[in-house]
Amino acid sequence: MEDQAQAGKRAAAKRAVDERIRDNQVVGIGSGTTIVSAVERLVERVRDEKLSVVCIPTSFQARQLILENKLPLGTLEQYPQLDVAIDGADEVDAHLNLIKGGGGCLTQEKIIASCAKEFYVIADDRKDTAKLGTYWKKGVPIEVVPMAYRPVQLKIQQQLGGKTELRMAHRKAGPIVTDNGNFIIDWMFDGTPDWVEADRKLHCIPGVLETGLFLNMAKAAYFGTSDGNVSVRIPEISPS
Ligand SMILES: O=C[C@H](O)[C@H](O)[C@H](O)COP(=O)(O)O
Repeated sequence: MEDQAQAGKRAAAKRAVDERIRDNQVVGIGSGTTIVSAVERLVERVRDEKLSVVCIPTSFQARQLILENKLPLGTLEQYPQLDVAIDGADEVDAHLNLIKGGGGCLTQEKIIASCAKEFYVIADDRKDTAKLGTYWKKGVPIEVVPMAYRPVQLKIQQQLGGKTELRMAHRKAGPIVTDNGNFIIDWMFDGTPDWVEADRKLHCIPGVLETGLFLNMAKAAYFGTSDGNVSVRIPEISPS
């Protein structure tokens, strides 16, 4: 029997691909497990509707997925402006702020999302929370230049509080290494930070390449439930 979360991911992915991808578009393909279902659906539409698309990957995994499924592959050099990007997330709050990077991919994902006219998130409904950190307990992933990881950890703790951990690899000695040759620090924040301010402070620390906070980027989020229903949310207006 299909895992419940998997059924939710699949339903969200199908609806987003059906509603948001159109003929002759340049499409950003995210990373992780949920995007696999989106690519499967895109393959069906390309086959059945003769849809013509070019896919721009956000990671090594996404590139492999595009190639294995024989979808047209492009680069940002060829297509610096994308029509649409679709990606998963580790958690989504009421304003559609996201934590991403649980699978070690975040910098290329953020670049691709920032180059797309429309960015959509797909997730199973467990990830739909009022406040970041409710469901996702592994902190905010931050990609850092390897030689700076220790001072960056100290500065995050001094300036933003909480705890940090250098993410270690499984089946490889030492830390994980990203697609860009960097390390990942996971920041276990205290309470509910002002995310815009926290992200600004993190970016000001030399050695920080990018954060897994995707703020004010998503145009809508698709949440799938285990019984195949999908709810679509647009961002709530933040209180001023
Ligand atoms: O690093 C990984 C990416 O940011 C993923 O999009 C995110 O972790 C969600 O992954 P999944 O779809 O596997 O839950």
